[in-house]
Amino acid sequence: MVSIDVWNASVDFPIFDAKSRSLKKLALGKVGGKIGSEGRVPIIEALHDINISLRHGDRVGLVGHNGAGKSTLLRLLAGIYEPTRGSSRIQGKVAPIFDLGVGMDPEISGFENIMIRGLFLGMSRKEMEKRVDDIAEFTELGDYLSMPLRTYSTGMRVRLALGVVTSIDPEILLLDEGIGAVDAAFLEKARDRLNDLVARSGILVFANHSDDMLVELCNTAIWMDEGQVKMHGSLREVVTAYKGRDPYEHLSPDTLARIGQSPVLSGNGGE
Ligand SMILES: Nc1ncnc2c1ncn2[C@@H]1O[C@H](COP(=O)(O)OP(=O)(O)OP(=O)(O)O)[C@@H](O)[C@H]1O
Repeated sequence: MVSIDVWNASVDFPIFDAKSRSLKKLALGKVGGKIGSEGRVPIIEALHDINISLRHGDRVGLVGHNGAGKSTLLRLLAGIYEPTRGSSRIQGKVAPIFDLGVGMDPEISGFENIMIRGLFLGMSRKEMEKRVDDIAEFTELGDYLSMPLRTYSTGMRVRLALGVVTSIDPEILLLDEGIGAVDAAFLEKARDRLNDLVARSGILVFANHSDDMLVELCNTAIWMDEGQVKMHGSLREVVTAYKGRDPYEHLSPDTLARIGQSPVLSGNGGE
């Protein structure tokens, strides 16, 4: 059974080399978690008293301002960070996709990188061998797949990474914003694969701000603010509260078509 449970969890980062002058400046800022300096070492409270319970089928969009704690929460859910206080229980195979390029080796070929990245994301060698042709076709990299990765352009690396990432079978899929920053034209091509990937996943948590991506992939949302869960509810409710406008009123015609809604239903006229 796939599940995520987090009870009263906090994550602190003690900063041993903070300079007192810049610290004052930071404390006045609006962005980022709270900085406490009661002790001798300043502490950034990246997450504070988080309670979350997710089950199979939950597709959660994570929104919030810079420094609100989205990436830290994803790392807590991935088991990369342990809670400083409180506890968490994550049941299921986690695929953390925080940076498309991570785990890629510039000195080995595209084909070898496909295998390595797949293993890193929890797949077996046999499973990856079955998928490699499909990934190769999707990337359109042809003979380049036999060349070392260092000979690739940035866009070519993204194609390779996206091909692998969308081929896996995760029980818990954790996506940080990077995936939305991919070149729009290529993302269009990857969209069906991304949708299929999410459909295959037990639980999705996706940090993203694009109305289109959130509406297409998520059904609920969590709004993080200063390291706390400010709101957890339906996607529409939370994004409307966070952005001050209904995400369904700002969807592209393509997204509306894909989610099977006419512009009239989305509430923005259309006559
Ligand atoms: N490794 C770290 N060491 C110290 N502080 C950190 C570390 N990682 C994050 N923080 C702090 O924790 C807080 C939350 O950061 P986090 O990266 O989780 O925010 P975010 O919501 O993902 O922000 P953004 O949208 O800008 O990526 C911030 O105040 C940040 O300064």
